[in-house]
Amino acid sequence: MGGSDQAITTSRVWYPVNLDISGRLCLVVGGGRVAARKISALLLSRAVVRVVSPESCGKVRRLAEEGRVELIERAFRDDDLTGVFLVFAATDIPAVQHRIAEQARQRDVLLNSAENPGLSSFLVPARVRRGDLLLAVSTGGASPALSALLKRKLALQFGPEYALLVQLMAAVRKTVDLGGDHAAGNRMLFHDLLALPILEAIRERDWDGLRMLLHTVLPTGIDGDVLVRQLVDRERSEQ
Ligand SMILES: C[C@@]1(CC(=O)O)c2cc3[nH]c(cc4nc(cc5[nH]c(cc(n2)[C@H]1CCC(=O)O)[C@@](C)(CC(=O)O)[C@@H]5CCC(=O)O)C(CC(=O)O)=C4CCC(=O)O)c(CCC(=O)O)c3CC(=O)O
Ligand SMILES: NC(=O)C1=CN([C@@H]2O[C@H](COP(=O)(O)OP(=O)(O)OC[C@H]3O[C@@H](n4cnc5c(N)ncnc54)[C@H](O)[C@@H]3O)[C@@H](O)[C@H]2O)C=CC1
Repeated sequence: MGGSDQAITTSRVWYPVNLDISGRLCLVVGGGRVAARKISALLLSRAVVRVVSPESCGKVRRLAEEGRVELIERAFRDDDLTGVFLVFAATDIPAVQHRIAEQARQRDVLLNSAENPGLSSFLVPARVRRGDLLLAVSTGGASPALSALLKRKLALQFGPEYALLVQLMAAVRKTVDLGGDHAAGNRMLFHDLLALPILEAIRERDWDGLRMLLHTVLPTGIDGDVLVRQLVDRERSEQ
């Protein structure tokens, strides 16, 4: 947390990515409150989670009892990094954090260091999820509290209707020919669709209104009624 580390992080230009970590081994070192938050997010993305920590909070112990994470109850050892895709250093001991960072660098394992963004090769943004829509906020480590505040604002602004909007757009996209000669026409179609008050119709559950809106822009050959029925079915199945 020293001043020089802060200066390093704010001068870095972080490159954002969405990682597929399903089935990948992710190591979390430490078993406290911060580790528990990182573990929950890893499990949501279906990672294989291994925790190394001599002591752990109730939440981490419960996840281990349920078989959702593997818990190794001892201090970190260098060879814990063998075969690891991502490592999260979430101990409260700076010397251990530095040791993990040094070993991760030697082995080219990507590292998130909870107490020192200067050591991290990646940071975890604050997230809002609406189905396949992911809104992520980062301050490059400058102010996690600000990221969390902006996330709460975004969550109010972008409600659950966006999950259905993304689903609808994806369904239209699946029915058109992508690429090649069609690219320009498709771009126009998607823009035309998004210019319509579709969100309002979804928010009000006005399915007839939505059908009519779709008919105004969808080319013949794409059945708007079928798309709306899929949307309603999915919404009902999720209730
Ligand atoms: C660099 C980074 C590394 C990383 O963890 O990836 C990091 C580092 C540190 N966090 C600290 C503190 C807090 N972090 C939170 C919360 C979150 N922290 C998250 C990410 C990040 N935190 C990365 C940069 C993100 C960015 O770029 O903006 C979020 C967004 C994502 C997540 O963890 O899932 C999650 C939002 C949860 C949500 O969605 O609501 C809270 C609030 C709370 O706990 O309620 C506090 C207390 C308030 C405060 O201090 O601001 C400290 C000081 C520790 C100390 O003082 O001892 C450090 C170390 C340092 O800065 O040196
Ligand atoms: N990145 C973030 O979002 C945040 C980071 N922090 C920082 O993250 C760190 C962890 O915070 P908390 O979870 O609240 O701490 P905590 O004290 O609850 O947990 C620390 C954990 O580290 C484990 N540990 C200690 N030595 C170890 C070793 N040699 N090998 C493996 N595990 C070891 C302990 O058993 C304990 O489970 C702190 O440095 C804190 O300042 C705090 C808040 C948010």
